[in-house]
Amino acid sequence: MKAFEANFDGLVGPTHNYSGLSFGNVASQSNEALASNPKLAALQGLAKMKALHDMGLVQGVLAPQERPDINTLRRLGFTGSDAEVLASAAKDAPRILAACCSASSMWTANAATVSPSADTADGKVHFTPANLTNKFHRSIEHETTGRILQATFSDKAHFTHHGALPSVEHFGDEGAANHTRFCHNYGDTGVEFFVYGRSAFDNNRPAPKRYPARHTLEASEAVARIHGLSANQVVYAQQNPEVIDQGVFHNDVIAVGNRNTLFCHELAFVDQTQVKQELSQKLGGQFNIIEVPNNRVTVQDAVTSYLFNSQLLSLTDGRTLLVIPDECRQNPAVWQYLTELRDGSSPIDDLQVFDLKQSMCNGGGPACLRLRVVLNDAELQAFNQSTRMSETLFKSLNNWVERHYRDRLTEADLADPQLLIESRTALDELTRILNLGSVYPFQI
Ligand SMILES: NCCC[C@H](NC(=O)CCC(=O)O)C(=O)O
Repeated sequence: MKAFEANFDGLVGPTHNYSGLSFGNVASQSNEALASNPKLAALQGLAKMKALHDMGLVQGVLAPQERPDINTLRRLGFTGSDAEVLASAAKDAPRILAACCSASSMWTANAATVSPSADTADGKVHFTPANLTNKFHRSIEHETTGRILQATFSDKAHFTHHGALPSVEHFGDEGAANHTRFCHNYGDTGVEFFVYGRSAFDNNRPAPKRYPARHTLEASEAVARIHGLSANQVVYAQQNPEVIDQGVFHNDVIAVGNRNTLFCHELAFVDQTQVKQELSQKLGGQFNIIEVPNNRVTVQDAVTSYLFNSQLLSLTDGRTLLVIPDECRQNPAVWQYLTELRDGSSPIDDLQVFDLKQSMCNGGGPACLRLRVVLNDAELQAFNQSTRMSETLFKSLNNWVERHYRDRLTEADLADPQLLIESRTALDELTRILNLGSVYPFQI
């Protein structure tokens, strides 16, 4: 059956800020305390979504989360009115308050793992929200993420939603940022490629020494079981621990794939030769690998430019486009390599640069901002059409951002009770624009 790859981008929430919350994510750590611009961040994200829509691709929007997360602060013992909760958290535990204010759900590559209906035993699209246990500020996303996904893909005849894996490090799951699906045509049964950072139950496996491996093999295996994937359609690979220690905190910082093409750094995986062979053998037919040598682009350049956090897109005219952040153009080694790829005989025909600096300063590039959902014709009709990007939705979301968002936010502003009111007012209106029903704790 004919199918399409839809990209569901996370709308940046009104509390987007730089709190240095992600140990092992170089950009997050180095931009701590920078003043953020939530309005600009949201508009930059919307501009990318609209550009992909204008190219004829299916583009969706996933709503952000309620922040500050007052419920979590209450679970941690802060009491009184909402304003009192914020004031006491700001005084006694400012880092916890910052974690409860992060707009990190914008990086929807970490929202869930999605398996298309062509791959699953019951022929439905399966969703498992990622538990994101390694970072406290992200571990509080998955319940609301699950509700937003259910409100976006609500038709039970087509979509199956699972709960997140147990929230412990053994099953640390970072979702689609560590998951790539290969196929020839989107409607074919594909090969699902799960990349993990370490094994939780086998201490003999290599593991990084400096920075955490957020995602475990056992989490990937559980998701493959839950989604009903067959063993001959799944490939597991371990991320090279040495690159995790250089700031490659998710696989999508060092590799990206689409259809029958893998674009990756030569140091991305443990036993890379074997990984490539297994992928190629399980996919069958032609498999293209663009493997970037370290002497052309170092791991450090890959981390600062986010070359691999790009979107590899099949356009309607059959050409392949690489969507990259502006940081790639500013890095001479990366830009030289990319222009050679474009101008040579590689599968990449064109490059498109986006200014996503607000997200990039927290370590989120074009690929972090999107969750890929392969949908066939019937599923395309069945998802919540109010979340599908269009001329009208683009205008109404831009207008909504202009009315509700601040253009400057620092850590000191997070305790402002007015910010909570602004955020809830905005999100309440958003659930009507996107026809989501009640998905936020303050609405339930
Ligand atoms: N896929 C990209 C995810 C980026 C995200 N950054 C953050 O959460 C930074 C937030 C801060 O530092 O304020 C992360 O590391 O999980």
